[in-house]
Amino acid sequence: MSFAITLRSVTLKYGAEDALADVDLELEAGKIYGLLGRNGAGKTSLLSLVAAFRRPTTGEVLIGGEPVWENAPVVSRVALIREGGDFDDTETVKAIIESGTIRPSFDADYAFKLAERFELPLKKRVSALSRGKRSVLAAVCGLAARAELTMFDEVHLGMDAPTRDAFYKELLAEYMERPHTIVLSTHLIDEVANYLEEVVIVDRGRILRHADIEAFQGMGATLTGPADAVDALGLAALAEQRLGGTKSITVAEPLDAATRERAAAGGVEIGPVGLQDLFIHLTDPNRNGA
Ligand SMILES: Nc1ncnc2c1ncn2[C@@H]1O[C@H](COP(=O)(O)OP(=O)(O)OP(=O)(O)O)[C@@H](O)[C@H]1O
Repeated sequence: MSFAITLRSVTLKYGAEDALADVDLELEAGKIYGLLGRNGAGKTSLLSLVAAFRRPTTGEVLIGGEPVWENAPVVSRVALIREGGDFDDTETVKAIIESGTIRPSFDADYAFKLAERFELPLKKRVSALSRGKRSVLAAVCGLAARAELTMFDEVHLGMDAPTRDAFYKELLAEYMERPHTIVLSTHLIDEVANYLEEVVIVDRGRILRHADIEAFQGMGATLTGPADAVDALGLAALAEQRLGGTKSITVAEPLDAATRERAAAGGVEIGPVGLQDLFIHLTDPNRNGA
């Protein structure tokens, strides 16, 4: 079966509050998705519904066209890895990895190989792990789950930059070998942008944007060159940086041909917009029409 994700008119309430309100979303199987949103936007709530950790208040959550709630054959092939990993803290790393085999697709050999690569101390109890190593253990269990749909919810929090880099590369290698559906919920946007095919932005319980990464990058640009020439273009900058006589600005609008020509004539180079700058702009609560 396909592990496409469908949400139809989904609302999730916690008491009187809507964590998600009337959400419609279609994610095709076999792609790598980035799920972005500000704190409290509803990312964890959305992933919890897809993994059937929670039931929607109203609406439907489907995987491969089948309702996911109380659907063990589907849920057994879905992995949601949350920050901290939801482990029993009294267990050792080795015991946690071995307990992964409850899941039929879990590859313990691969998990132990990853544990060695990421220098996880097998004999230590989870309670004695540093925050970063605990995140690594969660990531290792997520990779080795060999699920058809794998969702990482801020799992990289606590990992240092080289470890995050190694994790992303391992995730990509695993995806290339065994294409499946991957959702990465993250605040480290620019860091993962190169790995994503599509991006979903959740904002205040709604889907604000869903598009492929090129479409996002085409929504703006970065212009770098002599400060006078950049200023002369008269563009509204979301962000700017200055180093000596050189200025770099980020804009959240596609550039027309005339602007591109003027930029080139003034020695201004045009590059893709940073996803993080665009995200900050799109989710700015003061922005009209956001
Ligand atoms: N168990 C809960 N009980 C009550 N309200 C909750 C619960 N879990 C989440 N919420 C509320 O639902 C909304 C969405 O929260 P959610 O955790 O899904 O956001 P998030 O995008 O994952 O945030 P973050 O980036 O801060 O982790 C927030 O307003 C949050 O306070």
